[in-house]
Amino acid sequence: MWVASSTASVLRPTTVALGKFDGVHLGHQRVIQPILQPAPNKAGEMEKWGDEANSPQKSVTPQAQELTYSTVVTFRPHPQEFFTGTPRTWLTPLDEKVQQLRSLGVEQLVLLPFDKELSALSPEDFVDKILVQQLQCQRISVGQDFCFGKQRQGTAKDLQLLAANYNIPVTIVPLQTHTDNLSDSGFVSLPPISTSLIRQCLESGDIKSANLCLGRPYTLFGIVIQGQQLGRTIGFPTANLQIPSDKFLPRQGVYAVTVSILSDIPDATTPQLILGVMNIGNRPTVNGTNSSVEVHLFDWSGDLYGQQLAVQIIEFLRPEQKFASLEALKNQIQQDSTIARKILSGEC
Ligand SMILES: Cc1cc2nc3c(=O)[nH]c(=O)nc-3n(C[C@H](O)[C@H](O)[C@H](O)COP(=O)(O)O)c2cc1C
Ligand SMILES: Nc1ncnc2c1ncn2[C@@H]1O[C@H](COP(=O)(O)OP(=O)(O)O)[C@@H](O)[C@H]1O
Repeated sequence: MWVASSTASVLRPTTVALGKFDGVHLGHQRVIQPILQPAPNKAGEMEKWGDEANSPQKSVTPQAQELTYSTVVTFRPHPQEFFTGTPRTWLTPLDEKVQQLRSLGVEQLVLLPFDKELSALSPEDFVDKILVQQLQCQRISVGQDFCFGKQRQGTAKDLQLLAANYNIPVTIVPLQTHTDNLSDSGFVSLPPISTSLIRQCLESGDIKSANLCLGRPYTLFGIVIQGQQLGRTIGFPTANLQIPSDKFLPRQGVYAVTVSILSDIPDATTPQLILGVMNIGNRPTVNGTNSSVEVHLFDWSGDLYGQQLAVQIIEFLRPEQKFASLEALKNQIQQDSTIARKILSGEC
């Protein structure tokens, strides 16, 4: 997939899905669906992303006039970050977003630099200057709640009307609601799927709902670094993960997880899933000072330092606690592991 961080390096013409797409959740996937084309991948040569210095445009010109690049258009920085000046965390930081979009079959991601100039464009100018002139857009898809242009004045309907002046059809995708039997009391309907709903679910430890909305388990990626080397002394070695600082972390506490060791696995191979338990927290029992993310893998031994792990979060087990002794902590981790094994093997 080709990633363009300025309109100068965009591959055109395009069919465009517009939005922020943080999480690439089931609702986002519905918005992206209409721009995907059944045609074979024109962009086979540009698998590696980001190297705009070696623009691939010359070598991958669409073969026929009607061929377009399926393109997700989003903003960098996040508009909220631009206006508040406060860095934000993401459900899917850029490299995860690229990976998710690529797996959906999207050919190009355009990161429109969100600056004073772009934020001041009227809806009319956004359509004319960005979508028509710069992206040579042939078709557009947006979610029903999409807003654009100066002070978010333009609605999805406005986009449809403005784009019609250029004969560009706009699909407005209704907000998706996830209805499922999430509680013992029967069927519960959740509000429409959204990035903020998923963040709330993760913040409260409601991993099942977050994962249902995402259409996949919420996953943390990180490199294994050294900890205090105490884990091995209580029979529970834990791989401590260095997580990118812009990744949104769920509630502190203990979780049932499945883990893949990503390093050294050829791209096309599906990595083996190893069951385990994870703790996110400050480790008050050992007077920890900083927040850490650590996983213990069941029935596994070896050296993980420097390896990249993907940790899929399956269920919240309990909040972190301060124990009176390492022995008490060890007993609790034993119980956590028994419950996690049952959950992960589908026994409960
Ligand atoms: C499943 C699990 C549950 C944990 N629960 C707690 C806890 O409730 N309180 C706590 O202080 N530390 C908890 N920890 C973190 C341990 O304190 C930590 O793994 C141990 O001190 C070893 O750290 P090290 O990897 O730096 O050697 C937990 C770790 C795991 C794997
Ligand atoms: N089953 C396992 N789960 C997690 N890490 C393991 C396991 N077996 C061996 N290890 C290794 O042990 C290290 C964790 O041991 P630990 O004593 O907790 O040290 P640290 O404090 O440096 O994390 C991991 O980084 C990994 O290299």
